[in-house]
Amino acid sequence: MNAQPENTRLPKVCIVGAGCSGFTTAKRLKDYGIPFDCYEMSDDIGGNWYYKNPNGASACYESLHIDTSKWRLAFEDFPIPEDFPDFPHHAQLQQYFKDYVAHFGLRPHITFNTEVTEAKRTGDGLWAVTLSTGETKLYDALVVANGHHWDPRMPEFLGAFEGDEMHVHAYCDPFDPIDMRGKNIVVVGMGNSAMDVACELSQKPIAKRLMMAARRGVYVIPKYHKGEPLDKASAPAWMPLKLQKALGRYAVKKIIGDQTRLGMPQPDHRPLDAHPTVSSEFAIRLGSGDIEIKPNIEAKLGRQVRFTDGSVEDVDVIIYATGYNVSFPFLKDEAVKVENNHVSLFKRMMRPGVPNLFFMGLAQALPTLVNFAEQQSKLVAKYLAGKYALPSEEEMWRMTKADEALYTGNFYNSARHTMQLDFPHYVRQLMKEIAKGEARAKKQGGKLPVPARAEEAKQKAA
Ligand SMILES: NC(=O)C1=CN([C@@H]2O[C@H](COP(=O)(O)OP(=O)(O)OC[C@H]3O[C@@H](n4cnc5c(N)ncnc54)[C@H](OP(=O)(O)O)[C@@H]3O)[C@@H](O)[C@H]2O)C=CC1
Repeated sequence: MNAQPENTRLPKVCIVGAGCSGFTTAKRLKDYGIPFDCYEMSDDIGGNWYYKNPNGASACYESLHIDTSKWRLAFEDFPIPEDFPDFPHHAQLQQYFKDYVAHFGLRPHITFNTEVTEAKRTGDGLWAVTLSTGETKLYDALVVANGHHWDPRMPEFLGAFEGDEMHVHAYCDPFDPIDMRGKNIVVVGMGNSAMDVACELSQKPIAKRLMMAARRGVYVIPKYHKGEPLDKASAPAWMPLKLQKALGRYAVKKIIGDQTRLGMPQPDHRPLDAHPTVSSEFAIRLGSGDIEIKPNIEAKLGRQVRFTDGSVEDVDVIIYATGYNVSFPFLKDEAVKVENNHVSLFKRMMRPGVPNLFFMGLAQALPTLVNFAEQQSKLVAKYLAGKYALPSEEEMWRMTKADEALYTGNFYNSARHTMQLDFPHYVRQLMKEIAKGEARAKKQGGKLPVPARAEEAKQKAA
């Protein structure tokens, strides 16, 4: 679709954040001629994928390669460079993002070095958005795209530690922010951050000892199978999710075999009942004796750590790869509360009863988040342009609960499993919902669900 000229009859939108969820939404709004401003607290786009992002929110480390293959993360309307490797480095992804933003002329719409410090609804339902410049601006709709891998979740263990402690969010490389050479290191967690960092630091020239504290075993899935990226072999989206998972479980078990031989505790769940941990290197490091698996930390004892099996080890550094909190520090709205790292949202975007607020990329979409909001934004743009009408509030809640049960129901209880979803299945359902909503909108004569009032209100106030 070619970008339409801005249509001032359409609502004016504020987008918070210019990471991949923010700028793909921006592109979609531009296609529909929907006026918008995008605010980014950093000096450039890219969010999490901008290494050493001066906004302090990126969790990127120097050696980070995405664990989703390039075929699965490519934008629908902007091809990924053919010469990219299967699993691009963060710098390549960031370049791909910059090329996308340049190609679609989005940069002039983004105000850099400007943080949204507060967003609240006015008495008449507009959004009053306050910026770090001190200015407050009125918008008809708000798009929250601030990401959810930036606010480190720190576990609490008994006792005190006298060595170095850090969340993996601060990790850059084996020498920054801490020189890890010759150190006894404990990495807490069994997710993808823990795998990448433990494999890197466990190499003989770096750590003296590398222990991973696992409160449960996980299935570590390799990136490749039979010479091809494993994620290329996904089930078709039309297949019922239950059947997809059953086949996936069988495949995972067959491909990875018995990891307990290498020292991994037997997982207390089935394959695919946890957010997938992906690493081809882990089995080598574990099998080579470079990584030792411990149970969880029980207590910190000065320069030692006691684990739940009673073993006590000398430790210099603890790295917490324990995940992230979902938070929107700027959003002041009674209707949206994060409880247990979770917010229920229609199609993981809208709070029923709040017609002009959208959360983009607020999901653990499998296999990736990179091109997820590009799909979600199809509903948002059509809705704001009056071409899609929502179902009733009651129906929105019913669908939301059904989706949550479908997508997260099989995942074990953990703060990291509150918003899992299967990307291809979700998109197929989303397109069906958009088609239904288009029919509803036609019946309603294309009435704008979010009228353009902000500009007029601004002029009145001036
Ligand atoms: N290469 C890549 O593309 C990478 C992608 N990522 C992605 O970034 C996101 C965040 O990943 P990550 O940073 O690994 O975080 P996750 O939330 O995925 O994993 C956190 C890990 O810490 C464990 N944990 C949490 N609290 C405690 C505790 N109190 N004691 C012991 N263990 C605890 C969790 O265990 P439990 O399961 O029991 O809750 C889990 O193993 C994911 O979507 C991931 O896929 C991350 C790194 C690299």
